[in-house]
Amino acid sequence: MTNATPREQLAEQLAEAVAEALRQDLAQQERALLVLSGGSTPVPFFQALAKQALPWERVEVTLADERWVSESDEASNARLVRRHLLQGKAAAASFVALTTDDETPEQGVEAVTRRIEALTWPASLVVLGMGGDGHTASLFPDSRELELGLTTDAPVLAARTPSQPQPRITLSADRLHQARRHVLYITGDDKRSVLARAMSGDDSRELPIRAFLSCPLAVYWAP
Ligand SMILES: O=C1O[C@H](COP(=O)(O)O)[C@@H](O)[C@H](O)[C@H]1O
Repeated sequence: MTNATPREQLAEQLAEAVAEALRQDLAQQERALLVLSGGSTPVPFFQALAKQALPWERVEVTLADERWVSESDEASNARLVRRHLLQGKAAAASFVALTTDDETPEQGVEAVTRRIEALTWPASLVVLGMGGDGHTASLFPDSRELELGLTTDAPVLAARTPSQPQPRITLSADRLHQARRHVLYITGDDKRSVLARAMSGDDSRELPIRAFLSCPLAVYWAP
């Protein structure tokens, strides 16, 4: 890749690694599940992954978490996936969103749980992101459901977080742990410092990313 920025190179490397993991699993099984995070970081990765040669019609894609907003909302992680990943040949993948028409995630969680349970577990790979507060998926340090999210064996839960404008829905730590491979995809010096802090302690209630450090977690970072 000529003249590519470090972030573009990182996105390309991650796309190749994710595609390789899916190919390996698809050589052994009919369908494979990929769990992705949203936010602002993954756009170049989604675009690079969309160009990978894969039997996309055998790939299932879902999200680690979602804001409880409609898919037309700028904040929707599903919107991000549809716009930047499910394009060209990758549009043949089956995408399972984490929202319903219900007013609240508490009302929608049962239906979303059924959809999630119908996917091909264990997932081939989970790509986690991380916020500056150490949250990952929608497991936020200030979430009233953090303890539940870290301990329940239910696959999905609704989460209310004072620091966030919208209610959330998230896969539980237990369900995310069940994937065969785990990646943390982050950029910038601030997030590298948060990760370093997470690695020097063990309280997941302070920095929820800690719950995944021993998955093991392959870290993809660029400045
Ligand atoms: O709220 C969220 O934030 C994290 C990190 O997002 P970023 O914008 O800092 O890249 C993301 O992993 C998560 O899926 C998303 O809902």
